[in-house]
Amino acid sequence: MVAQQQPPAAAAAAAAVAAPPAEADLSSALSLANIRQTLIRLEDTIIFSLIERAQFARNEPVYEPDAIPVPGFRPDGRRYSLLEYLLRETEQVHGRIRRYTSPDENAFFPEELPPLVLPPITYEQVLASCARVNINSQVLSMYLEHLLPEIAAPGDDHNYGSSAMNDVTALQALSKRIHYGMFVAEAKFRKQTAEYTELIRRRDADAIMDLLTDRAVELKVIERVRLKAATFGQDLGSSSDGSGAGGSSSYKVRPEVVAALYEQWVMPLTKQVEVEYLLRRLDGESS
Ligand SMILES: C=C(O[C@@H]1C=C(C(=O)O)C=C[C@H]1O)C(=O)O
Repeated sequence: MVAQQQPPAAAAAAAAVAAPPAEADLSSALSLANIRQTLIRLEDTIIFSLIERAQFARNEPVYEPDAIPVPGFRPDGRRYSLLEYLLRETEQVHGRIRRYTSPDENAFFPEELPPLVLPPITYEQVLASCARVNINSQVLSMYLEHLLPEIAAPGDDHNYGSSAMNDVTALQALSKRIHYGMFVAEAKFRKQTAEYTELIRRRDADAIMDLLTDRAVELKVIERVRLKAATFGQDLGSSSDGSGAGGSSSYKVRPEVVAALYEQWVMPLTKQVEVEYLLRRLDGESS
């Protein structure tokens, strides 16, 4: 990530590093309102990536080990699937240009990241390093088992490369959104430190989940992504004269599918990241 292109939270943190020696001011980086604005922006990226993937059929061979002769083998001796191969190779290239040194980026294969070719950027420690969470294995499983079947029609149109490229874009956007839960959790911890500290000491994950849940915000998210999917994904060529006027609307991705995906998967995984981050938040601190 280049300094001037950093996301708000990371940008504010980097700016804090460049700030004069006074106590780094992270207030904007950890403002819940600023973080929520980033989540809203990520909705656009996610929805457009799903619309792009929906152009192509399910293309099952993309996801089957050994189906396509890519270089690289799993521990069981089978070749990677095309998707796994492309995801790994993408992370190698992006890793070299320090993508995963940014606190808001989390690799699917962090143990495989290569040496940098660019000098690392020093970020102010916005998040507690002892509490970092990576649930990308769950993000990948959710995508393949629940999300992809809802947005890609059954069949094989042989657009394997395009399908895999769009899968990688969607997976990276979903991962970023879900792991932003760490910034949300840190902001909530700093806002209600005593309440969260007591629940963390009690290891009460359910009570932590209750305290961090804001159902009113969730309902706004669900309605907003439904509207965005209906707006971004409406097939204006669906009417007889191609004007999009009148006629029944058709969508590249059904809005209710996107709304359901957020409610059933994206937001629960985000909250799982929040809870797991908070449960580790006090690790290493004297009780
Ligand atoms: C992200 C937040 O935490 C929770 C998760 C939400 C989500 O995934 O969209 C929304 C509200 C909260 O239940 C938040 O409070 O904004």
